[in-house]
Amino acid sequence: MSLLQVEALSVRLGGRLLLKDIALEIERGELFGLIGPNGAGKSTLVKALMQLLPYSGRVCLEGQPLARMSARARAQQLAYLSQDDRLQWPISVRDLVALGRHPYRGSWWRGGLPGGPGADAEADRCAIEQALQATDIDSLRERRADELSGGERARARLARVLAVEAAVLLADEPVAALDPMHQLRVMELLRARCQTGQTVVVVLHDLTLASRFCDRLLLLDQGSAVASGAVERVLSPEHLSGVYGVQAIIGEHEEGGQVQRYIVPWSCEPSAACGANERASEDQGDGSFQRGKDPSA
Ligand SMILES: Nc1ncnc2c1ncn2[C@@H]1O[C@H](COP(=O)(O)OP(=O)(O)OP(=O)(O)O)[C@@H](O)[C@H]1O
Repeated sequence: MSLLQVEALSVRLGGRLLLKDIALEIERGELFGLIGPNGAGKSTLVKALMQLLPYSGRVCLEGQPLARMSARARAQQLAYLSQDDRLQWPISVRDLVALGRHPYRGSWWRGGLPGGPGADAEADRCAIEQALQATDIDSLRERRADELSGGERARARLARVLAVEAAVLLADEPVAALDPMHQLRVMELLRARCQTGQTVVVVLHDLTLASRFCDRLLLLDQGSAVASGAVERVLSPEHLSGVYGVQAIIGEHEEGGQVQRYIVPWSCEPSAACGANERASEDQGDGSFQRGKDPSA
């Protein structure tokens, strides 16, 4: 049985149908990417999976409808990194990350604060320290989280979500504010988490990162699933031009015996990509993309 099952999921808000009849099965240990243009419905889907929006259809975790789970059980099973990076309080980075352990504590009004009854202080400490290290913000732990740069804050918010150590991590654009090195580190981190049995659903706009790191993809457009499954099939030239409205240079890079694709959105104009890259070697015939050769080959 798949870990996460989504059946006939639709979301209607403000009189608009934002998601239409989405079906999805995500396996344990999978790094599953949600892609699509602005307004396609990616965040809406993640929020519906998190039970933060009303929806019709079913969302099950190991066969159990999430809607019937207690909020605490859900908070232990699913960790959510939202797109909204506003911070409500001027708390330290370390305290922000520690909030990720909240689902394991007793009610705070019953003494369930860090170290209080019901808390496993050692498990909390380990999870918090690991998350601080993994996101490269250990040196920022005493800083006020609301005074960090955009990328530092993004990593601190991700650390809070990692500290939950939930079975499923849903991350809405976790790398959008990050520099290239930290983008790669975060994707490698998510990949490593999957290898230890966690399941990650990640919203991405960077198609090369999606292609390189995700096991499978779902491409959304205007609330509908356009394609899902193998990365190569979903990120086809037809989808890039038809859904994103771009021409892209698609290249291949070989490393350690593995061929990986890179996708560089190049132009919004149907003909401008032709000749844009002198290394382009293969015209697909429909004028929609060119295949670039690895510059390092
Ligand atoms: N609460 C709401 N009420 C009405 N419409 C909404 C609401 N929230 C989102 N929408 C609309 O739903 C559509 C999908 O929004 P969503 O945030 O899911 O897109 P997205 O794919 O995550 O886009 P982006 O890449 O820009 O983050 C958009 O047209 C948006 O305006």
